[in-house]
Amino acid sequence: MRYIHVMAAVIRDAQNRILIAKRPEDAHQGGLWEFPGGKLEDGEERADGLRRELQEELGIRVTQARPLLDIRHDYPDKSVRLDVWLVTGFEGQAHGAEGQPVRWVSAAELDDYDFPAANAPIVRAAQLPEVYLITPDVTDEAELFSGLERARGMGVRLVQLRQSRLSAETYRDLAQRVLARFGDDFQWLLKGDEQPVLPGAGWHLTSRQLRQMWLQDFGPDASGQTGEARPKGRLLAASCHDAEELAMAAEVAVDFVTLSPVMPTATHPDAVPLGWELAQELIRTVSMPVYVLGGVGPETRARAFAVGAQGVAGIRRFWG
Ligand SMILES: Nc1nc2c([nH]c(=O)n2[C@@H]2O[C@H](COP(=O)(O)OP(=O)(O)OP(=O)(O)O)[C@@H](O)[C@H]2O)c(=O)[nH]1
Ligand SMILES: [Mg+2]
Repeated sequence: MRYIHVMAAVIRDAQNRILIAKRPEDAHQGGLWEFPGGKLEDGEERADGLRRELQEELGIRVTQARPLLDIRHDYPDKSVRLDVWLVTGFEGQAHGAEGQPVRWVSAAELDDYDFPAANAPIVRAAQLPEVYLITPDVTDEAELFSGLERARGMGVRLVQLRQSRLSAETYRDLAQRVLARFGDDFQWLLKGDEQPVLPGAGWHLTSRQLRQMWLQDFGPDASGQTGEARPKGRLLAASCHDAEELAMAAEVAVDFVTLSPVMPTATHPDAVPLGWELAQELIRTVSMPVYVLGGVGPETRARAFAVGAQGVAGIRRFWG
């Protein structure tokens, strides 16, 4: 399959707004909103292609950009590789230089616009931060609360409430108190055997739960119908460790995954680390945001971006 290599940009301004543009009615996927960009030319460097397209379409000069998400999508009539970069620095006033309507919107407002089918993971990547904090096991609640306050102060926005030593019931009660206090400060992912009922809370599946969900929906005995409708606006994530689990996560269409362990970690000393090279190869095969996990820290961010990750996830090294 020949994929048309397209450079596209999630452009973020100082107020964290994102620029979207409307595709001309007569274009491929016409009339839908898009992230500005266009086809890479033969022999052109990716960053150069991105800069050229944004100059042509918006009249801006890119000064700061990095890869965000690299996805492949098969439309009935063509296949595209959307090589999406996050642009956080540019000069000039962005405008529809080709007459197309453009609009600055908040990350949450992206949900209200119609994009081509290939764009769902791009919208997710635009909405997700660079750091995914997983809470360490703590012995008392005060420690958990003060840690979360520190995390909030450091700009953390996405948190998985993990407390591996609690019974399901104790965990649920704790989650309720934590969300009552910090519900608006973070996007929350909860653990457990069922979709959490707490308003707004997402669900982070273990790789075993992911496999079960996949078997139900796509396995040999699957009914052919996909599982219960996904509650809107709630994140679904999964822990993955290899190509097979990543493929299942893609089919189940989770919002994002963690991939681990990338480097050796103290918490899982027996697990064989993937290493950066294999992590990159694995990330390349999937079209969704991936957080690398295991032996990485906030300072490893640039490395994570370079291998195509959404960002870094972790416990201790992220816990102020
Ligand atoms: N730019 C852009 N293209 C997208 C997005 N999503 C998506 O499926 N595409 C597809 O990727 C291809 C991008 O081509 P384009 O029409 O922007 O290309 P271009 O700017 O070079 O235009 P041209 O071919 O008219 O010169 C189209 O088939 C389009 O449908 C998106 O968010 N942004
Ligand atoms: Mg274009």
